[in-house]
Amino acid sequence: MVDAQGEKRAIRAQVRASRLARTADERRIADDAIAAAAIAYLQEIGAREVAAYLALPEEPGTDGILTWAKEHGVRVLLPIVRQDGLLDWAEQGDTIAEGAFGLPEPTGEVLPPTALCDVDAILAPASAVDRRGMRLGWGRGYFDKALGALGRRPPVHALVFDDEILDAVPAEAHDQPVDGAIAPSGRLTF
Ligand SMILES: Nc1nc2c(c(=O)[nH]1)N(C=O)[C@@H](CNc1ccc(C(=O)N[C@@H](CCC(=O)O)C(=O)O)cc1)CN2
Ligand SMILES: Nc1ncnc2c1ncn2[C@@H]1O[C@H](COP(=O)(O)OP(=O)(O)OP(=O)(O)O)[C@@H](O)[C@H]1O
Repeated sequence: MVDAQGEKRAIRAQVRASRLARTADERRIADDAIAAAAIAYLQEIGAREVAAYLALPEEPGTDGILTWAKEHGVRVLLPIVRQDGLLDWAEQGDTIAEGAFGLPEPTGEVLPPTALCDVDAILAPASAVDRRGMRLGWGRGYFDKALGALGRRPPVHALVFDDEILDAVPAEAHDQPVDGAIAPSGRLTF
C-alpha cells in the first residue's frame, strides 16, 4: 500500500539532513548559482514584480535575488505566515523580523493573500520537485493553498538544490504543480 504522506515525510527528512550537512562554502556557491539563474530568468521575462521568500540559512538562498531586485526597482512580495494557515505578503523593505516557526519575515504593510495575483513570477520554497513539476513543500500546505486559490496564476518556479530534483515525488489531489525549477545547475521547465 502506497502511503503518500509517509513517503513525503521520508523525502523531507532526507532533504533536511542533506541541507544541514552542507558547508557554508557549498551553500554560498549553490546560492550564487541559483541567484544567477533566477536573475537571468526574471530579466528574460521582464519581471517588474516577483514573489519570493526570506530564506533560513539551510534553504536555497534568496539574498542575491533580493539585492538585485532592490537595485533594479523590481518589487518583491515576501510571505508572512498567518494563524489560519494562509499566507499574507509584504513588500521587501529594509528590516526583517522573526515570524512564526522562527522564519524571517518582512515588516512592511501587510497585504492579503490575493496580492499574489499581481506578480509576474513566483519563486517558491520547496523540499523537492520532480520532472513532471510536482512540488513537495514542508508539510503545512501553505503554498498549495496560496497557488490553488489563484485564478490567473503567474509562472511558478521552485528554488531547490540539485539533489532535490527527483524522478518522482508523491502527489495528492491538493498538490499544485509548478512550471519549473531553479537549481544551481540552472533552470528547468516542466
Ligand atoms: N523561508 C521560508 N519561508 C516560508 C516558507 C518556507 O518554506 N521557507 N513557507 C513555505 O511553505 C511558508 C511557511 N511554511 C512552513 C511549513 C512547515 C513548517 C513546519 O513547522 N514544519 C514542520 C516540519 C518541517 C520539516 O519536516 O522539516 C515542523 O517544524 O514541525 C513551518 C513553516 C511561508 N514562509
Ligand atoms: N488547497 C488546500 N486546501 C486545504 N488544505 C490544503 C490545501 N492544500 C494542502 N492542504 C493541506 O495541507 C497539508 C499539507 O499538505 P502537503 O503535505 O501536500 O504539504 P506541502 O506540499 O509539503 O506544503 P506546502 O504547500 O506548504 O509546500 C495537508 O494536510 C493538506 O490537506
